[in-house]
Amino acid sequence: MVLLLDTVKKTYPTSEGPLAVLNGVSLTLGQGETMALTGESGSGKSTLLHLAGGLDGADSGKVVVDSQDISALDEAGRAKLRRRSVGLIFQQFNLIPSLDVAHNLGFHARLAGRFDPTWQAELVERLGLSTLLKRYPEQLSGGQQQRVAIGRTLAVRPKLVLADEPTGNLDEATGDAVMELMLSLVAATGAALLMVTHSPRLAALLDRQVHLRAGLVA
Ligand SMILES: Nc1ncnc2c1ncn2[C@@H]1O[C@H](COP(=O)(O)OP(=O)(O)OP(=O)(O)O)[C@@H](O)[C@H]1O
Repeated sequence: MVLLLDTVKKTYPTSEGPLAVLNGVSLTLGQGETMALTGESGSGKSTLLHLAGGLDGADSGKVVVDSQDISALDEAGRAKLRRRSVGLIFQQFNLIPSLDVAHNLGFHARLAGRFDPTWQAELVERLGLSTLLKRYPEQLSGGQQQRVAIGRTLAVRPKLVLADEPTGNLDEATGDAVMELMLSLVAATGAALLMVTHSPRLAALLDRQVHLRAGLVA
């Protein structure tokens, strides 16, 4: 099991009082499995993704990633787990502006002690980035930036990839091409993928679909 959420609850304090966002969410994701997470705006999709990635802690319930119980880890332990086992892909790409494409691609793998030049070269090839390696993020289109971000994430060979609307800032044709590349590379590494999307069409490309409503998944 790569990801397990068991009766996870999360409430935010707000000026109008506590806001219960997740009311006991349970789900599991095995190696190589892909799951789409849909739900209305504000239903808690990003919150769930943050908890699954150890970026935030649950109020109660259990979150297990790559066989490690996140709630039992301190911040240093969570950071280590995130570096090695979890890859995050966001709508906004989040590349490092001062680094060229080649260095952006290898950045997380180097931090995790996982840099593998052969795998990096294969990623460059499969993502069609070979002529762009010396460019900086501001010199790239959105689709090119997201291909770099996907390569940077998969260079680490994470067990779990969490993607929050990864094609949300791209036009449909570019987004479809990026999605196809992401799914084929995720499959090549055997990672599990949990992807937030508003699009039923994109959700249908994944193995399983869950919908978040009233703080619960169905
Ligand atoms: N740090 C926070 N403090 C207080 N409330 C928060 C915080 N983060 C999120 N919320 C609230 O929790 C609810 C769920 O937010 P979340 O971002 O998880 O939803 P979402 O389903 O990802 O939404 P969207 O599709 O619009 O991105 C929203 O009502 C939001 O306003």
